[in-house]
Amino acid sequence: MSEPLLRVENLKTQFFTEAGTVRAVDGISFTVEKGEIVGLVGESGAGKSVASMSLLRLVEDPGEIVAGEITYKGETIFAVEEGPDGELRERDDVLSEEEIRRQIRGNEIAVIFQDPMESLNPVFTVGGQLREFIELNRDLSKDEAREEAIDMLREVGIPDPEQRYDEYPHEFSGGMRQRVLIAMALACEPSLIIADEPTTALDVTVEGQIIELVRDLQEKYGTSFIWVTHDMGVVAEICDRVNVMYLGEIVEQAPVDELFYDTKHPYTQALLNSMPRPDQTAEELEPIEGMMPEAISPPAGCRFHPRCPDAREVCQRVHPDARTVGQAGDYPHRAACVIHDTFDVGYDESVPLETAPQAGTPSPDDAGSGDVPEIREDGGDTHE
Ligand SMILES: Nc1ncnc2c1ncn2[C@@H]1O[C@H](COP(=O)(O)OP(=O)(O)OP(=O)(O)O)[C@@H](O)[C@H]1O
Ligand code: NI
Repeated sequence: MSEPLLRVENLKTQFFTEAGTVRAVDGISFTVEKGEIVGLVGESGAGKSVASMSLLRLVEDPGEIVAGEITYKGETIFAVEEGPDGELRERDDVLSEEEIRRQIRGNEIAVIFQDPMESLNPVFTVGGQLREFIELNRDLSKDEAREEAIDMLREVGIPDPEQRYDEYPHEFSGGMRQRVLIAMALACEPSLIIADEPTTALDVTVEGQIIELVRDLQEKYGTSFIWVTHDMGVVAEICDRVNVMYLGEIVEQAPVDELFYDTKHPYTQALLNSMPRPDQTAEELEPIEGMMPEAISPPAGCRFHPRCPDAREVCQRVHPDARTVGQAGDYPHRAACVIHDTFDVGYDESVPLETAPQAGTPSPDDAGSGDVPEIREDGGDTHE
């Protein structure tokens, strides 16, 4: 395969707070090909937004990208190397702040956030803001930019764009405002749009409409997307390939159908089980046990083990990096779980941990560490 549009390798972003170092993004690797919609999915606090912002080098204080490499169209957005004194330093080919601002942000990689009101100024008309943005970024006259702005509003499905051009953001519904942001993101014809939970605040019907719009636009313009969401339903609707994040790591990575039908990580499975489905009643939903711990003190071993129904003693000790556990067309299916044979760390022989106590059975306070449960060799436990 040729070089992907975006390549992220072993990216680490940390926040240096008084309480300690928050390992918000802790060594993630993924690619985005031209014209693809790639999902970043996981619960709140997984590191999805920090990862997204890192791609544009927009990490806020006290955060910093501390390791890894980000390349976009052959340009280096971030990279470090070891200097002569053994210290890590920025590599020479890294784009300057000025270059990132002028060439990359908005023009090449645009962002759409969850809350359009944060991106739209309430005191200016919607059309005026879009026009000004186009004027500034595309070297068009005021009149040309106005025409273009109206065209863009029409393109994203705003009815009567000439009239709505002169309205203020508060006169638009949430869905319509999100359409305006999509128009703004598309205005500079970027190759990549990062959409951070753009439909989360919308009701399901409007969400569906926005997703349909994005799919149409994506087909028409061939724009690539990174789609950030906690919702597996949205992932199923829109993504080509998916990265499942847990506590700063990508625990599973696969094309979308493969991820759904041949799930390789218990966390992904838990996310899928907790997803409402039309054939289920509310009682049949299985919310994921427990809460995701703080990224400041992640559990030892596999970070998901305290909540994992398949956890065994070995999971407390071995921290699995994602490995190839299958193949889906051109792409490897990667998972970070020692349940798979490639890890060969003695999962099968290891003692199961009681992480999810059954109703009715008394739950020991310190499940799994005090009383050593009996070893059960249930050979059929291959998890496929
Ligand atoms: N400015 C900051 N200072 C300190 N810690 C931060 C800061 N921003 C984010 N974090 C921490 O980084 C981790 C990842 O946060 P992030 O916002 O990327 O999660 P997320 O997956 O986008 O969650 P959500 O679905 O809630 O948006 C969290 O533990 C968060 O508390
Ligand atoms: Ni977020």
